[in-house]
Amino acid sequence: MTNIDATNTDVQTAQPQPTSVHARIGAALTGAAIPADLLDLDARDPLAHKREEFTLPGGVVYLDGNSLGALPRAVPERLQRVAAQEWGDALIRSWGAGAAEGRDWMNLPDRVAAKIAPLIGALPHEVAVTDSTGVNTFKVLAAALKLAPAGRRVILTDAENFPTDLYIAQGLLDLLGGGYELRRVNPDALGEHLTADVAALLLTEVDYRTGRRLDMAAVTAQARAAGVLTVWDLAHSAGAFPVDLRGAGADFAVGCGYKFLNGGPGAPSFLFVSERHLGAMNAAPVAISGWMGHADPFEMDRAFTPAPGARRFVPGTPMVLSLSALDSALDVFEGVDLHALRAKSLSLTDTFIRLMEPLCARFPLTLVTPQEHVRRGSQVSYRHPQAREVMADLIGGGVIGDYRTPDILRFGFTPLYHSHADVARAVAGVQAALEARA
Ligand SMILES: Cc1ncc(COP(=O)(O)O)c(C=O)c1O
Ligand SMILES: Nc1ccccc1C(=O)C[C@H](N)C(=O)O
Repeated sequence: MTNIDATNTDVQTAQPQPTSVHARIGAALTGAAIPADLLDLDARDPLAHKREEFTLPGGVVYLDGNSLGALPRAVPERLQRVAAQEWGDALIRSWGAGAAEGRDWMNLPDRVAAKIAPLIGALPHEVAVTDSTGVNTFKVLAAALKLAPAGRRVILTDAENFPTDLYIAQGLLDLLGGGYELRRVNPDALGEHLTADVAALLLTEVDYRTGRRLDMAAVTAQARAAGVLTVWDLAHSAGAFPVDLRGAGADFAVGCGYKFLNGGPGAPSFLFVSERHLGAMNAAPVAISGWMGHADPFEMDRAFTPAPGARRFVPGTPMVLSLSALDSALDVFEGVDLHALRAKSLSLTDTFIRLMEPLCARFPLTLVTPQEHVRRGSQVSYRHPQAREVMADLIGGGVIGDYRTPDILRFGFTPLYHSHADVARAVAGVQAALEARA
């Protein structure tokens, strides 16, 4: 139920009189008094049992599932089976063996896509799982530009978007040459920028630094009314709260497999293409068309015929090991009510913000995450002039969050494995870190 209970006593016994900053933080975590109202919230938490489905180290509160999700307990066994049996024993036969029972490697990307689809409000054939998020961003942006009328050659994006989104978009436009432009604007003032030369709008729903969430439905409607195709980066959304791409009328999306989907380091990314575009896209191959996205790869046809759905975006041989880990990790979401997930995420971040308030009064901490629920993802961030050093202290002491340039302390909350008691412990750790530094 909590991250650190059973195994953190060594910190206390070894350091009865904390002497270093790390030990002081560790002792604060272990000794934190958990307020009764938080214990009560945890006792009534409908997702509390999910914590048992993860392996987390003792002595830490892990607040970085928005960078690398924790390890689901079932994954190592699955990887062992894939390596020893499917690879070691069955060898090449595994590509096709067990197709009827859904165990063949060839269709593994599609089975994983079908598990991600309900988390993002998509149909299974609208989702593909392959490559990195950046590469998928390239492919869907290229598809969007191909669908847009010839006069529309601008990709509009958030000036402060995650760097890879900016780099990838610029790289694609450089390749296309004359007349194409990446226009970086403030996403809170989009209206004036949705002009007749804009082909696509590339936005990240939840900002990686501030945790600010955009109104996907409203922005998508605004873009559609202006004839602009939308490409949503769901890196910090998928698996953190329900996403409704179809409900919003989104055109394309991408997202990471290793953050809130817990697929492990380097897990394949997903992409979404609305089924209303699949027909129009049949006429031309996607930008990176490989044989695994062909309608019939082993026909070895010299001409490319796209697979019927989003599978056409899987260019090459499926990454079986990492796909298997992600496939197993996604089983954690079975039976999870995504609205309960969102409610718990908000309760955790609300609690964190409330418990941090006295520290904001005492130390140079400034909350940068919106307080308004509809504008918040599943993380809380503060500015601090020594954010880099403070986070290094925190990580050393067992509160694992992130430092982000230039001055951001970032704390990610994963409602599947965090409790409100974890929140109280984390704040006790932050308090110890700031007091030690002061
Ligand atoms: C918003 C966002 N987009 C894209 C990425 C990068 O994804 P990848 O490294 O899989 O290309 C990240 C994090 O790494 C991210 O936070
Ligand atoms: N893929 C990584 C590899 C190494 C270290 C961090 C990452 C992240 O994902 C960072 C994340 N995008 C972030 O918003 O901070």
